[in-house]
Amino acid sequence: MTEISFAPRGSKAEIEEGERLSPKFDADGLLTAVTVDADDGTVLMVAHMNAQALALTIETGVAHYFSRSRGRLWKKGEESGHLQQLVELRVDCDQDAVVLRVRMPPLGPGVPGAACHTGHRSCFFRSVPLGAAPTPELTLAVNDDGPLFDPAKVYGLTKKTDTPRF
Ligand SMILES: N=c1c2ncn([C@@H]3O[C@H](COP(=O)(O)OP(=O)(O)OP(=O)(O)O)[C@@H](O)[C@H]3O)c2ncn1[C@@H]1O[C@H](COP(=O)(O)O)[C@@H](O)[C@H]1O
Ligand SMILES: [Mg+2]
Ligand SMILES: [Zn+2]
Repeated sequence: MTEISFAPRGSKAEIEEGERLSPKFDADGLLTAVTVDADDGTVLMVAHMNAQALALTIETGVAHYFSRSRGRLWKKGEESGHLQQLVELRVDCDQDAVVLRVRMPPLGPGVPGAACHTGHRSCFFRSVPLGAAPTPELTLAVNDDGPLFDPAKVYGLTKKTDTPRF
């Protein structure tokens, strides 16, 4: 890949309302990436990108992230085949976060693609009950129909599995 270069961070007005991409990476060289389904807006996952991941995502139109735990570039789907094709890439006002609007290949007839390594379509498959102060006994509610694939089959048997639906 050619050398990565973005526009320099200019004035507040230029960054917030101008036409230049001047991403702001944090002290670890990362920005926040929110990935949503391009068709229905479902929030699929939140991850991080370094300059290389952002540049590769822009250049190839396929989502790349930076894995903090593995300390390396991560092309989503590199192991599972669950790639994310970009439909649109948006940057927020101060350019320290991006939204990826993506399409994922369906896992089967009538089965959408899944973005989460647990097998769920979205990482955000549990909701927190509102209206009472949280306690250690607070119980999360599952808000989808269960995993769409078996992580043990896709990622190998050492990974966490859930109750599969297949
Ligand atoms: N596939 C995923 C994956 N898909 C979605 N996510 C979500 O992406 C976010 C990753 O951000 P984090 O900052 O928590 O984690 P990280 O430390 O940067 O990344 P990991 O090293 O944990 O992968 C979390 O919210 C995850 O739930 C995934 N996080 C990790 N993986 C791992 O990535 C590897 C390759 O998987 P594929 O990309 O599907 O081939 C496998 O080992 C997977 O277990
Ligand atoms: Mg992690
Ligand atoms: Zn997840």
